[in-house]
Amino acid sequence: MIEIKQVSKLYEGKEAIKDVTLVIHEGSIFGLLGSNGAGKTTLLKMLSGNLIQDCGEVLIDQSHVFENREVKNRCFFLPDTPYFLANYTIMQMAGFYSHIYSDWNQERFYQLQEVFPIPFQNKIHKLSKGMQRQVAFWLALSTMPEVLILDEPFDGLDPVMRKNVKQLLIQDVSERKMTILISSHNLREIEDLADHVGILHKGELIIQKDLDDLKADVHKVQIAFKNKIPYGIYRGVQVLNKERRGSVIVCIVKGKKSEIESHFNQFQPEIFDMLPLTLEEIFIYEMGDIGYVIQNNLV
Ligand SMILES: Nc1ncnc2c1ncn2[C@@H]1O[C@H](COP(=O)(O)OP(=O)(O)OP(=O)(O)O)[C@@H](O)[C@H]1O
Repeated sequence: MIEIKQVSKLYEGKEAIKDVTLVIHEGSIFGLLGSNGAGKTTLLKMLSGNLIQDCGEVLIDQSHVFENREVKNRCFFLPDTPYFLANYTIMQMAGFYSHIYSDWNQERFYQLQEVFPIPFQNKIHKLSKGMQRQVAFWLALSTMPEVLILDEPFDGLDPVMRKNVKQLLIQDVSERKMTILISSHNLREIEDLADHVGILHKGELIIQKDLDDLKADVHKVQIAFKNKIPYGIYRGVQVLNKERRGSVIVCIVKGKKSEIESHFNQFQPEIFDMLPLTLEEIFIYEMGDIGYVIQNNLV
């Protein structure tokens, strides 16, 4: 289990992470979302034991993470720019990791070549960006980590390879209860994978929720009336956004489905529909709710 307890981190006196508390259970896939500069990479670096927090505790299975070799042996951090030793081939890099990670699985390393069809003897720095990303996943999964920390992991992978990698990740979570913390701006990928999500904004964790609960909490409502829009239809419900498309009003409403339904139905609309939102839409509206507004004239 990952526990981040009241953690803060300052860079040059400025708080990049502010009093963040978060628990991620074993076998869970936690998607970390946030605007640029929100503090996601900083949080991942602290969790992987590469950066020390200024306040609070970062624990994996109740052990402090920073510079703890035993804990780091069970975790793998794949940064947004994968790091390899200069001039190394894939096989040499595998040899290096096999000495560092006690659970390194050579058999799996060979098996995974079916998914990542790149010759072992290739020098990694001569591979394309996407192929280097494949090698990073190949090596990461061969270390058999208990905790996998991924920062923008799908950058550069083609759609087929994305699907293959996602399948491998899900397989490791279901078969051996690997825990994943994944940060990405690609919300569709997070939506496919994560069971829990958190939104960081200006260093603060403003939301952390089960993804299904989050989706159950925000709804898109389409509503139209025969005559004039009745007075007070928005009173008593939390409307995050509304716009008119011809005679139809489309609004994003926060709250319980049944309560929203009964609220609008009392005005006897001619058309009333409630549609599910994508994670991307939820993110945009939740961020709008706290003042991170989309400039309509820019999109
Ligand atoms: N080494 C550093 N020295 C000083 N400030 C830093 C350093 N690293 C990050 N910061 C600052 O900390 C804040 C959080 O940065 P971080 O890289 O964690 O954000 P992020 O959420 O990963 O952003 P992005 O989505 O753009 O990658 C930013 O304001 C950034 O400028």
